[in-house]
Amino acid sequence: MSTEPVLRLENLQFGYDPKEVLIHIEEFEISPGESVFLKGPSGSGKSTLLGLIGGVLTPQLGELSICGTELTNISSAQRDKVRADRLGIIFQQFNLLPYIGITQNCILPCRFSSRRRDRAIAAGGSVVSAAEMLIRGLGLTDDQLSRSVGKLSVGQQQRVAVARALIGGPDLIIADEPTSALDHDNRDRFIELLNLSREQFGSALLFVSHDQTLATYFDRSVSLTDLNQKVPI
Ligand SMILES: Nc1ncnc2c1ncn2[C@@H]1O[C@H](COP(=O)(O)OP(=O)(O)OP(=O)(O)O)[C@@H](O)[C@H]1O
Repeated sequence: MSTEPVLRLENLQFGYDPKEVLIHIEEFEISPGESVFLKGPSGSGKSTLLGLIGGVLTPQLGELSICGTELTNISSAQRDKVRADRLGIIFQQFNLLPYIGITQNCILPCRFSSRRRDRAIAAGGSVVSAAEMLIRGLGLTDDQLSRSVGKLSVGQQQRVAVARALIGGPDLIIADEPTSALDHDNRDRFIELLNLSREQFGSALLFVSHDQTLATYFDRSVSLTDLNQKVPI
């Protein structure tokens, strides 16, 4: 396995108003396979940082590398490809598409990344079999698998969201408060399941939450308030 960081930020600066810095991170790295808990109070910029890593937002200054590829000086098509190949994303509201089936939701990343498609086929024989193996492995029954997304419980939708993030073994999974709608027991079970599944693929994890009690589930805990220097651009 490569020892190159799966994520490296250097002098990264961003503000929604370019004159007002919200995020300024001098240096931050995640190693292959490492799980990192990113905490910070509401409004501190956690989702904004995930938006910068995930490509929804663009930094005004600094460097952002994913698996050794510096993203700020390549084309947007190349950036999209690196992210599709290397990142698995779990959104707070899961963002499952209601008009396609559960397996089809799970295989979406393979439509955008030939690397992940090839890796899924290597793991399961076909992308559909790989998706079904993952979803079953995460505890959904065949009956649940054939339902529409709208007929799944929140916990079952979460499992599909995890399967979608894991398919094709991305190098880094980023998760934005995916447990906020869950009670205590389900929340703990969900994180254990996520950790167990991503360890099988060797995927690193950046998990964001304001709930500090979750920190014990991760290799390392980082406070965005400590990390963020917020000095003017
Ligand atoms: N699209 C936007 N335009 C302008 N300001 C924004 C935008 N999105 C977020 N902000 C502001 O940026 C700051 C950081 O927001 P962000 O959502 O990143 O915080 P957070 O730490 O994820 O919060 P929470 O824990 O409540 O989800 C907040 O002050 C917020 O109001």
